[in-house]
Amino acid sequence: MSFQINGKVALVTGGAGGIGRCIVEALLENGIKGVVIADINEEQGTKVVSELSQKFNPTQILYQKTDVTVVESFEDAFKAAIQQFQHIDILFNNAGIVNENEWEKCVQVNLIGVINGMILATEKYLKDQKLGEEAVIVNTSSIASVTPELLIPTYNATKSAINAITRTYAESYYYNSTKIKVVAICPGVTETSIVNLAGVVRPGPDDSAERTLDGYPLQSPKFLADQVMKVVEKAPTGTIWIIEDTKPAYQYIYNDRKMSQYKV
Ligand SMILES: NC(=O)C1=CN([C@@H]2O[C@H](COP(=O)(O)OP(=O)(O)OC[C@H]3O[C@@H](n4cnc5c(N)ncnc54)[C@H](O)[C@@H]3O)[C@@H](O)[C@H]2O)C=CC1
Ligand SMILES: CCCCCC(=O)/C=C/C=C\C=C\C=C\[C@@H](O)[C@@H](O)CCCC(=O)O
Repeated sequence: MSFQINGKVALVTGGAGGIGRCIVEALLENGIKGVVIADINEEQGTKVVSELSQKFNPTQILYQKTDVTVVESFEDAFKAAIQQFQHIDILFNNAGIVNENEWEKCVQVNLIGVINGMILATEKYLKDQKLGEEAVIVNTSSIASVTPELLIPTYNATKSAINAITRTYAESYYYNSTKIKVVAICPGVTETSIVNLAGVVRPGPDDSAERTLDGYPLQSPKFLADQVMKVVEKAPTGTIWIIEDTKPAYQYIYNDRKMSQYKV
């Protein structure tokens, strides 16, 4: 069954940044009724609303200053969505940072922020305040969740954990009562401010690790967001989608552990 974006309401965390902003714009192009940009950066959030208001109906776009690490602040974003647009159907748990030198902050934003969103959505807001039969959660993971990148171990760990939480909440035990489809996207390196790595990676034990992202294919956040719309509409619950190198999204398949051959 395909999910219809048209006429629905979405909340995008980190919606003022590179990927989040492009997701907001793609949603508006796909007929979303209303979208809440839930981002900690007020200056950028206000600017994005003003820019998108040149192209789309301003009444469809709301900025709500939000810190995803603070559950009350995150909940206020859901409340703002209901107050302005009457229902809430899609959550993009997208806010994330790279910061290996303040790694606790990386865990706070990338993991605790996503857990806050999952609990608020599955226990209350998307569960009870959706318009149609089904709601959708899209968690922004990374290719680093399945291929560990050197010098960003904590980031890799938070993104692997996002895949785990996605697969858990997709289980029929949850779905049967929530009717929320839960999926994750794993972008490859995408042209946003996050790939400016100065000062946020660990030094590493020596200089043999690649020190630049030059070897990685770079894709635009607009291309990524257009692929994400297809994932929202078509992907089955519990699936994980890699989107890299400006190629169509493809599903990452986890092995069944019982198929493993090697013994100690
Ligand atoms: N750009 C890339 O190459 C890739 C990015 N990602 C993931 O995509 C997501 C979006 O990142 P980008 O757009 O690339 O970065 P970005 O830095 O352009 O945008 C991130 C946004 O999150 C917001 N934010 C940060 N902390 C927050 C908090 N506590 N509460 C609410 N908002 C907060 C920022 O203000 C910013 O607007 C992240 O989860 C990132 O890990 C995943 C794979 C590749
Ligand atoms: C290569 C990462 C793919 C995952 C994309 C993602 O989610 C976000 C990436 C943001 C930064 C990733 C950086 C990884 C870098 C290391 O592998 C390292 O080699 C780069 C070191 C750069 C430096 O020392 O300045």
